[in-house]
Amino acid sequence: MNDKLLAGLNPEQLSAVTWPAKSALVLAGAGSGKTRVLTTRIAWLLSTGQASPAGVLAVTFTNKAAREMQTRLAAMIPVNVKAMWIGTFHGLCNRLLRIHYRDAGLPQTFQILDSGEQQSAIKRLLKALDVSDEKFPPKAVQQFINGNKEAGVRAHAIPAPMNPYEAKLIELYAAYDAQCNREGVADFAELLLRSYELLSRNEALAAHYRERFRHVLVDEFQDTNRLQYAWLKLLAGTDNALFAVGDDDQSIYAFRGAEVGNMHALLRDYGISAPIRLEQNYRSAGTILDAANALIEHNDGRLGKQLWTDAGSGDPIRVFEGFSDGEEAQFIVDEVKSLVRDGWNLSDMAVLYRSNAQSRILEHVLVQAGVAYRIYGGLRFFERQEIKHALAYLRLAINPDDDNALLRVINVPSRGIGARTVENLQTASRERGISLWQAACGAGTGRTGGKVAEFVLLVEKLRARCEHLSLAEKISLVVDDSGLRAMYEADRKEGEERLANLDELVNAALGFMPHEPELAVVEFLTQASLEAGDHQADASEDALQLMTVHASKGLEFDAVFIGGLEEGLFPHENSFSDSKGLQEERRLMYVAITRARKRLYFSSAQSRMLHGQSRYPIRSRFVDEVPAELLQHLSATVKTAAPRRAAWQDEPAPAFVRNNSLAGWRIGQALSHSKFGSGVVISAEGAGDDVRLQINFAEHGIKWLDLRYAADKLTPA
Ligand SMILES: Nc1ncnc2c1ncn2[C@@H]1O[C@H](COP(=O)(O)OP(=O)(O)OP(=O)(O)O)[C@@H](O)[C@H]1O
Ligand SMILES: [Mg+2]
Repeated sequence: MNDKLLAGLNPEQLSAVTWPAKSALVLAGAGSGKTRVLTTRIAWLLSTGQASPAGVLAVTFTNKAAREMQTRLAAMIPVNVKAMWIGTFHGLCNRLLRIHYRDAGLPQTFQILDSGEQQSAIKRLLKALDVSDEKFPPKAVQQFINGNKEAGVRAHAIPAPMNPYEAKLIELYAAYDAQCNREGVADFAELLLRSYELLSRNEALAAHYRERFRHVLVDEFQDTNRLQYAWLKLLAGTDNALFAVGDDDQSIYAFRGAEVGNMHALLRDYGISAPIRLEQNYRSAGTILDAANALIEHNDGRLGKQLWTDAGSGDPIRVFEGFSDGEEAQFIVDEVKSLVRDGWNLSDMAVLYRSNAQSRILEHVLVQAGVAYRIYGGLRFFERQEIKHALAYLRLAINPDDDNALLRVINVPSRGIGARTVENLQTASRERGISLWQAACGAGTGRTGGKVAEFVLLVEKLRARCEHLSLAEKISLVVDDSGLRAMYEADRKEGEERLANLDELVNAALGFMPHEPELAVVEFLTQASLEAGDHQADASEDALQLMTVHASKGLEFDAVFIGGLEEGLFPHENSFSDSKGLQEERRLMYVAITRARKRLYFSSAQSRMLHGQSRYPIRSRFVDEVPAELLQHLSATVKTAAPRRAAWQDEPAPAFVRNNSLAGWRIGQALSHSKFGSGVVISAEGAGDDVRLQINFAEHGIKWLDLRYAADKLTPA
C-alpha cells in the first residue's frame, strides 16, 4: 500500500513525504508538487499508523483548495476526509469557535459577517454615534479594524494614538467590537483573532489540541500573516511537527499583511536547518515554464529557486490584442469553443483576471454563446439580494435579536415601515441597550407601531412554524410566508431569475449535510458566508472556470487565458507608486502563468470600459517581460513597426499611456482634427514617414488617417 502511495515521487519529494515527525519547510516553485507532497504525507502518516485522522490538522487558503485536498486524499486512502480537520484558516477557526463558543464568549448561533455586511454594520455604528461618514469613510474604518485584527491587536492594546483622528478610529474599533458582541456576530478577521485568543488564554484547551494535533500541515505558507502564524504556533506548540510548504515567488497577499518573513521565522522558531527544495516542475510545458521563470527574474530579493521540466516545450504562448474589451472577450470565447471542438474539456480551461469587474463582459459573451461557466469568488450566489433577504428571514427565525438581519428585511417586501420608524427603533435600542427586535416588540400600536407589530407577528409565526421543519422546508417556508416570493413574482424584470435563485437555495439546502443535524441552520448559514459562490452552477456540469488570479492559487488547468493584460489593470494602477507593489503584481502574474499545463493565452484590449469610463490602455509590461520567442501574436490590430518594448521598458509607469513613437503621436492620445473634431488615437500602423493612425472621433466615429496628408490637420488636445 505504501509502495503505491509513494510510487512516482522523485527523490526530493519522497524525502519530504516521509520526513520524520518533526517540523520542515518545503520551499519550491510552482507546480513542483508541494501540494501533492503535503497530501501524500498525510496519507502516508495515516496509512503507516503514525497518525490518526483526528490527529492531523491541515490548512489551505481557499475553499476550493481545501476540497481538492480532501478529494485527492480520499482517492489515496479510505478515510472519512469530511471528519478531518482539513480546511481554510477561517473554516477551521469557525469550527473551533462553534465547539468552544462559551469559552470564546459567543452565542452558539453566532453569525458570520461577510465584508459587505461588516461595512453596513460600521455604517450603522457611525450613524448611532453621530460620526460623519465623510470624515470617517466606512471603508477606511473597516480597513483600520481588519488591519489591526489581522495583526492580532484589539482596540485597547493599540499604543497611544498619534493624532486625534487615530484616537477616534480606535474608539470606533472598540465600539464596533462591542456592537458585534451585542448582536452575536463575527466578521472574518474576528474568527481568527477570537480563536487565537481562545487558545492563548486557555492553556488547558491549547494543551488539549496540542496533544491531539501531532501533525500540523500548511499549504501556501508564504501567504500566512502574523496572526495566522501565531495561531499555528499555538496549535503546534514546539513539540509537534509543523510541516509547511510554500513559494516566496507566489506571495500575493502582502497587501493583507502576509509576511514572507514567516518563512525565516519558521526556520528559526522550529530549528529547521535547511528548507527542502523541489526543483522539477510537473505541471507546465517548457514554454510556459520558461515564460514564468523569465518574468519573475525581474523581481529582486527572491529566495531563489530553480525549476526545470522534462516535458517538451509545447505550444507558444498566444497573444491577442483586441480593439475593445468586447472583442477581447469574443476572442476568448471563440477560442474556448474551438478548443472544445478539438476535444478539450471546458472545466479544464480557465479565464483569469486581475479584477472581479472584468468578469461581467466575459459573462455577457459567454451567455450569448451558450457556453457554461462557473465563477469562483466575486459574483456570489450568496451575495445576491434575494438570497440575502431569504437568509435574513431564516436568521430572524432562529435569532430575532440579529439586528443586521432585521434591518435588512423589516421593510422587504415593503410594508410601510419607513426610515423614520426604523430610526426610532434604533434610538430606543441604543438608549435602552436592547436589540432592535426587543425595541420592535415594544413599539406599541399607533399607525406605524401597528405595522411594526405586524412584522413582529410575522417573525413570531415564522419562528413557531419553522421549529420542526427540515432546513429546506424552513427555507421554503420563509420565502413564501415572508412575502418574498409574491414580491418577486410581481417583478416582471428580474423576478424570474431571482425566483430561480431562491429555488436554487432550497436545492442547496436539500443537498446540505450538516455535521450536527440540530445545528443544520447555523451550519448552513455559516457555509453561506464562508463558501460564497459554490452553488451558482451545477458543480458536476462541465463548465469554463472564471476567477481572479488571487482565487486561482494552487489550481491548475490545461488551458489558461489571462485577460486584461494592460497597464493600469494588470499591473494594477494602485501598484505604480512603489516598486514593492509592482513586484507583488509580478508575483501575481507568475501565479497566473504557472496555472497552465499545456496552453496559455495573453489577451488585452486597446479600449476598455472601466468604472463607467472609456479607457485606452497600453499593453501590460508583463507581456513584454516574457521573451519574444515564446510568444505568437494572433491579432492584426496593432502593426506598429516601432518596437513597443524599447519605448517604455525602463520607465517607471507614470500613466496609462506611454509614447509609442508614431511620428510623435501615441496610442491613447487625445487630439483634435480641424474637420472631424476631437478624438483619441486607438491604433496605428506603418513606420517612419508612412504612419497611419486609427482615430476614434467623438462625433464622426472611427477613421484611419494617413499622416502624410493629415499631419497638419491634427493638434494634441
Ligand atoms: N512526481 C510526480 N510525478 C508526476 N506528476 C507529479 C509529480 N509531482 C507532482 N505532480 C503533478 O504536478 C502537478 C503540480 O503539483 P502540485 O499542485 O502539487 O504543485 P505545487 O507545487 O503545489 O504548485 P503550486 O505552487 O502552484 O501550488 C499536479 O498535477 C501533480 O499531480
Ligand atoms: Mg500547491
